[in-house]
Amino acid sequence: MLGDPYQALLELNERYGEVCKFGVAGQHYVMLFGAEANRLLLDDSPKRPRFLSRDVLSLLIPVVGSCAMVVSDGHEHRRRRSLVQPAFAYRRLQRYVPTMTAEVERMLSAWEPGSTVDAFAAVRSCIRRIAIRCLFGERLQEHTDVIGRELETALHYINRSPFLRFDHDLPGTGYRKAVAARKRVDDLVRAEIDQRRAEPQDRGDVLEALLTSCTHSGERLSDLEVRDQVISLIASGYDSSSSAAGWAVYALLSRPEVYARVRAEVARVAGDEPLTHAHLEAMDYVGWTIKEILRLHTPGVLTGRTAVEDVEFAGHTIPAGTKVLYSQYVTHRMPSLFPDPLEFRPERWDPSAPDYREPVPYSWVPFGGGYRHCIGFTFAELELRALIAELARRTELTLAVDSVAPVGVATMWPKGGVPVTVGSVHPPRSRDLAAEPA
Ligand code: HEM
Repeated sequence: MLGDPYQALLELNERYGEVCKFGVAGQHYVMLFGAEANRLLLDDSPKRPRFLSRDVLSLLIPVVGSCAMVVSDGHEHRRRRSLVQPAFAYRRLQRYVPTMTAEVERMLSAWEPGSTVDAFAAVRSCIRRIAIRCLFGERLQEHTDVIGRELETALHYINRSPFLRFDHDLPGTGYRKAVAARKRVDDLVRAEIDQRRAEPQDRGDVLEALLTSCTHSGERLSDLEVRDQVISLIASGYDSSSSAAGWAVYALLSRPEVYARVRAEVARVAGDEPLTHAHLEAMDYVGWTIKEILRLHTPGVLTGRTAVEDVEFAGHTIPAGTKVLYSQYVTHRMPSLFPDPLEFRPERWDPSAPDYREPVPYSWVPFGGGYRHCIGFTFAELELRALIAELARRTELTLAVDSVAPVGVATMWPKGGVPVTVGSVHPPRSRDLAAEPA
């Protein structure tokens, strides 16, 4: 598990089937594999859950904060989720497309022909800027790089194997550095919240939506809760999405036949017009390509819950109190669910293809499922569509390495980045970049 966690997970499934138990460093886990296992853990009742999240996901707290939705359970989770949900309303998300494309254009304008750039590092900072601008509006932009640097320190800590962590606040530890980095972001966000409370006005961003959100019974998020939601949204919003974006560049450049179809579709749908939400929605093949990227390069490798009561599964009793894990990585590679699972074939998602098979429920779970499914999935998909479309129509790139391996347990990153050689970057003909705010 410590050496190659991905292979170890596949081998556990191959050797033990749907259920196995293992222990590492004094921790015991039950691992469940397959679509039915995912259904068991994800298709839970929000009012009377059989599985809780906080205990297993508490390793995220140094970054997301203890009030974040992802580490909340029960009534607190329901309340926080219903107060955050309006910030992700479909119509609101459409407004973010110009910010997304402007940031991709900004990234591309720095790529010199003939140079080699790490596309993963570049998309990571681009996606971080998108997340911060869409969440906070323009005012915190000057702090974008500071926020990014600090969160990056904290994210690197939590992306260590849980078995190699040492969560004690002692001098020189990674834990202390992560907590201190998070504290510096807290201070910036708290100052912004104070300022907004003092001068309320509709700025149209996610922070404003969180500050004004109110349930039917008049409940609101406290300032502490707003702060933790905002920081966890930035962290989730860019860590998983940028991992997917890095893999997207790799997947397209290593599969010329797929990339050629992507480029043809982007040219047909959008030509050289500024990308709109309608263009992005109309790109079916790009959408299937993203599904395939999220299947084979799913940013989340495994997720867990703690059973709150005895649960039966596949002839076994899982006792209350057990930490139970499921793996998106393994499910997405099961031949029974995805024929020729290691083949990257966007066409498998085309409902009009002759060999199309309706996906088995809970077989494709990059965004989780059930009442805790990813609240940012539409945002993430739009962002990936915008990135792929701009890369496809503006750049000539080649991979500078033969292959890229994965690394990381909380999020699967491309190890060593995605080095690409820049052939050319065409400036947008129909858009005046100078008009974009810095
Ligand atoms: C490709 C990109 C993304 C992937 C693969 C992804 C994946 C996931 C997964 C698997 C979960 C469920 C975790 C669980 O069941 O315990 C989740 C939850 C969550 N995600 Fe994402 N995510 C992505 C992008 C985003 C973005 C862009 C945002 C926000 C801007 C976001 C915010 C959240 C939040 C707040 C939760 C917690 C939901 C809850 O507990 O009710 N994610 N995400």
